[in-house]
Amino acid sequence: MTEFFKQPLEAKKVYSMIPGNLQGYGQHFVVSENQKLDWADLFCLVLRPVDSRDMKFWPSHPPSFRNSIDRYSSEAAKLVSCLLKFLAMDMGVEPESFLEIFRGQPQRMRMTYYPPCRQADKVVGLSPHTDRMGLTLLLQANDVQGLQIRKDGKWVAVNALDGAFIINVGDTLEILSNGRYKSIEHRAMVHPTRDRISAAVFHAVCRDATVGPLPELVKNDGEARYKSMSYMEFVKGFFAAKLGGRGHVESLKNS
Ligand SMILES: O=C(O)CCC(=O)C(=O)O
Ligand SMILES: [Fe+2]
Repeated sequence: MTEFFKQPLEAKKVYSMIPGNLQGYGQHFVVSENQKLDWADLFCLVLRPVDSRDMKFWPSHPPSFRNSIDRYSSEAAKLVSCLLKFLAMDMGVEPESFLEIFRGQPQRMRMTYYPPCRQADKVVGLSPHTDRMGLTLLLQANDVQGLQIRKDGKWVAVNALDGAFIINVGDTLEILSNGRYKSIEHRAMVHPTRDRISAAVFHAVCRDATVGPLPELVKNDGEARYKSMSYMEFVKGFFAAKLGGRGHVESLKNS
């Protein structure tokens, strides 16, 4: 990953994002020529289901890249199904049927390279957002900190432990859990003299799933705190809303 980003721009541009496809090398949510861009380069890949991989975006350099990402993907998927099982037990729902919602373990990866910026306080590495999917495994690839979460309206720095994953709850999981778990708003800041690299692996529900509070939980809680919709409708709403922060998940709450 680090070696990929270190290459000259021309080598990376071979894998440039194509409009309408969120895979490849490029930048986050470029919606207008006048927009202030995040101080980061992204590289995104669809990893699972395995047959949905588009190998034209998978770099052939460094030579170990494809194999490393493939192994990383299957280990991440194993870890996440374990975590989902624990979450099901914690919520008191049937683990098997909960895992069924994540059938095939749809998985995407976003690698982010944040170059240093001498006026680091004037830029944002990755703008405030929540992760749209279920669970995110986030790894900070070097020892430069930069992740912040919004807690009680204030930005709090997260000091990642070396080599440990940060697990983020995304919008989908907040909704499925009927609000038991909260999708955390977060952003990334940049360092004045050092570069930073992170890798996020996002885990989504399967394409035919319903995004809505689990029926068992609605029964228990006596109310559905969020609207229910098909996963496709949910994704469309996310991109149409362009709300940023917790905007989209808040808009899906039942008042
Ligand atoms: O770089 C980070 O620490 C955050 C990355 C992130 O939030 C994301 O890729 O969604
Ligand atoms: Fe994120």
